[in-house]
Amino acid sequence: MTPAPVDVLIRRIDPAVPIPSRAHPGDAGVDLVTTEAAELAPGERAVLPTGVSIALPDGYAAFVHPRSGLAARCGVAMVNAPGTIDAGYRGEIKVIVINLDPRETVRFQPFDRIAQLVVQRVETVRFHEVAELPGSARASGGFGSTGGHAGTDNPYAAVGPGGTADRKGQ
Ligand SMILES: O=c1ccn([C@H]2C[C@H](O)[C@@H](COP(=O)(O)OP(=O)(O)OP(=O)(O)O)O2)c(=O)[nH]1
Ligand SMILES: [Mg+2]
Repeated sequence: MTPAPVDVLIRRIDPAVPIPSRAHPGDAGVDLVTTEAAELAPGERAVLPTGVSIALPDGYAAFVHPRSGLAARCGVAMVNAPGTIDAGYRGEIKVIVINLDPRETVRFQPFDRIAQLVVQRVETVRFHEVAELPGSARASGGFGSTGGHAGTDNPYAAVGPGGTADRKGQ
């Protein structure tokens, strides 16, 4: 059964901006547009206005994610991906884009779709300080401790805490 939609209030700062809507049932995000034209040289970034502000219910946040098509076709990324929109934020949603293409300038026209907004429930936490944390299988292993990542000579190499490579599973 499809869960009931969450009601989110939206204010259009620019009345020409479409109300964000899902392209397909089941899509996680709704696209956001830029209301300003922009031209980004390779390596350049810009903070683009989207023409909308929202009021999320308590217990929710919205996350501004990049659009994969823009990334694949033009090398456009978001500097702070995903951008976090707090439930209490009433300002205009902005998107911090960067042109990661090494050669081509990217041009945005007003109302080009530049990012997507995903609304999610978020937990409120209380932190309880302890001297020792409970044990776990992973313990402190991180940053490639399971090995097999790209860019290493040996795909089974794992970098240990001392910076030395050791072999997983041997
Ligand atoms: O991509 C983004 C990220 C954030 N925001 C807005 C909504 C968010 O609620 C607010 C603050 O964002 P964040 O907490 O990430 O930034 P900060 O640098 O920690 O600012 P602050 O000190 O205001 O929390 O800025 C955007 O419009 N776009
Ligand atoms: Mg903050």
